[in-house]
Amino acid sequence: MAQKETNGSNGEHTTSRPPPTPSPLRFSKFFQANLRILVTGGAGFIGSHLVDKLMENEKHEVIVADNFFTGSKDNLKKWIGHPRFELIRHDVTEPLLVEVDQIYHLACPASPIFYKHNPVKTIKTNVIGTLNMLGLAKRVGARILLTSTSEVYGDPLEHPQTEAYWGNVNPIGVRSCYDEGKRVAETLMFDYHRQHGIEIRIARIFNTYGPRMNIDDGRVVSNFIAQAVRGEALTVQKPGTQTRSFCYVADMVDGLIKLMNGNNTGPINLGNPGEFTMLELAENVKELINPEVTVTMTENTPDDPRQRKPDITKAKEVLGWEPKVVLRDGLVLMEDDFRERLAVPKKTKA
Ligand SMILES: NC(=O)c1ccc[n+]([C@@H]2O[C@H](COP(=O)([O-])OP(=O)(O)OC[C@H]3O[C@@H](n4cnc5c(N)ncnc54)[C@H](O)[C@@H]3O)[C@@H](O)[C@H]2O)c1
Ligand SMILES: O=C(O)[C@H]1O[C@H](OP(=O)(O)OP(=O)(O)OC[C@H]2O[C@@H](n3ccc(=O)[nH]c3=O)[C@H](O)[C@@H]2O)[C@H](O)[C@@H](O)[C@@H]1O
Repeated sequence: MAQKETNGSNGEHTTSRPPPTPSPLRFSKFFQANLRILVTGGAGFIGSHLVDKLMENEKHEVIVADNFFTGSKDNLKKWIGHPRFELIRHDVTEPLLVEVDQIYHLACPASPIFYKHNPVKTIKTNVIGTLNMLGLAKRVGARILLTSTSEVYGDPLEHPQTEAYWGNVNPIGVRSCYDEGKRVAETLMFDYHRQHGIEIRIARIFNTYGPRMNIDDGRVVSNFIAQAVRGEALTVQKPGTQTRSFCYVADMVDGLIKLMNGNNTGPINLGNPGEFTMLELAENVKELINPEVTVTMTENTPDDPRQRKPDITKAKEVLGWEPKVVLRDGLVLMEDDFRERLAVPKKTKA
């Protein structure tokens, strides 16, 4: 059997073994040509938008596995009962037996306040959960995509970050359960790829925002919008000069689907390179949503990255992908959803 070897240490791999054989059912003349897709963490913010997009294709059958730690059935209510959709309450730290062709592996709390809440569970989710999903991919011959994170770059010493940068991560800090957990998850993905020929895809997602984020999620965009809608002060954590680059969720979902269906293993940065300080973000939210609110400085948490901006050259070249929605447009789209859920209508001008 032909065995292609891989190159260096930053991805761009070809498989060293042929992938496992898919189910014999695929070769049966009675087999329906539908693509069965598992989305772990599909009841969460990005996951539920991904499910919406996948369900638009009538050839897709979508299974969501979620333990509802940060996600909710509400995010999927329009699909419950649909013949091509199935929702399973399942914790990915336990093995899962389903027959699927593709796995989008998103399950993991993403907001720092949630992932720090039970750090041991967070690292188990990243390590054991990813092992379980890789074991499943191996058994059924499915392609698997991991939603990794820009946090693998830690507090980056290179700016903007390319995929070739190995990062600057504190291995014993309060964020490590997430950062290091995702780094191990990436390692597991590549080891299964090299050792067992599993088809893998790794997305390194940079701060993504949009409708359906939990109102009290703790992440900066959802915090500021909820605060502006409620008429509360916007809480900028010190020093306020730290930067992030914010990607609208619809752009992110397009990137994830392109990555899954393309030929490159990744890792690939997916994010919007538009970079803002937290003070600039607060000013934008104030101006667009509620000019009457004040901005207040609050204490920050340890190891908060000082700057973050994706270099998306690779995503453009390999996937033909780049984000379309600019921050100010995305914030307004999100405002409508938050106003509805908080039951605070927009004031009409007299
Ligand atoms: N949103 C971002 O800015 C961002 C950035 C980088 C990476 N990511 C990654 O994208 C993925 C989705 O993030 P999100 O923003 O939608 O977060 P989210 O918290 O809204 O969604 C995570 C989902 O995973 C589920 N989950 C958590 N632990 C689980 C477990 N042990 N078993 C089964 N389900 C479990 C949650 O209930 C939730 O539905 C995560 O893997 C996250 O690390 C997100
Ligand atoms: O994109 C990523 O890779 C990661 O980004 C986020 O982590 P983080 O950037 O720390 O996100 P936030 O909690 O939204 O914080 C962003 C910045 O806003 C600040 N912040 C947060 C909340 C707030 O009310 N005010 C405020 O100024 C924080 O100090 C931080 O500097 C996500 O929550 C992670 O899941 C994700 O993996």
